[in-house]
Amino acid sequence: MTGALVEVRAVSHTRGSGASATQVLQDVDLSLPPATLAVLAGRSGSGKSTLCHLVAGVMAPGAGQVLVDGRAAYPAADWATVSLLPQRLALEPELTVAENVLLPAGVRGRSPAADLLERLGLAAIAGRPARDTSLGEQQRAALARALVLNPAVAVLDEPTAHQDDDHVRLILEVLAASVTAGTLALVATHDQRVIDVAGVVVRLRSGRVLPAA
Ligand SMILES: Nc1ncnc2c1ncn2[C@@H]1O[C@H](COP(=O)(O)OP(=O)(O)OP(=O)(O)O)[C@@H](O)[C@H]1O
Repeated sequence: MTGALVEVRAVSHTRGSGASATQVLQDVDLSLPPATLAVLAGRSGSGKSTLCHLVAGVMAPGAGQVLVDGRAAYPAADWATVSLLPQRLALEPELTVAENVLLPAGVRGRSPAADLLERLGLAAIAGRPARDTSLGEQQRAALARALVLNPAVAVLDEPTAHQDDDHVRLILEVLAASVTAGTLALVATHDQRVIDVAGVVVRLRSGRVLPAA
């Protein structure tokens, strides 16, 4: 498709080996344009995280191609091209919230991240070690880290899993601003509050993309 930033072509993928080998994705095709909030929806185990990892370049597809801006997604590009909020967050527990957010920029101290911390309700705890914050706060810090460089593609795995309604609202405002600035936000979720505002909804079932409703 012309104008696609992320292209997934005939991707099939198996995880595990031997008796635990599981065909997780089957013949997945997907084209996503820039400046879009795209949701990957589907039940637990449908393959959302696996597809996120393939787009983020964490691993290569078993078969088929995953392209970001015309180049193979694996190995991962720089954080300003594709960023990732993994489901398990992967914050550095000893670093402060602000330091974690600024890690991709390789700087510490005040920067445009201050604005992001404010908008995600993290300003008051910015100087606290990440290990001494709540799970919801850690998740928002990992989201800020994913957005801090205004990436072309932000892959966000369940970014609202630990958030109440008020914080979901903040997150959706931040995501809308990123999309307006040009980011393709690819969000794996079964949170209807996010699905309701998505520009594109891709539904996975048992590793296959369901036809658009
Ligand atoms: N290392 C692995 N070895 C074998 N099977 C795996 C492995 N990792 C994931 N799977 C299987 O792959 C399938 C898809 O997993 P994936 O994490 O992509 O789903 P998901 O849609 O993101 O689920 P959730 O919403 O629960 O996070 C599941 O059936 C899971 O059990």
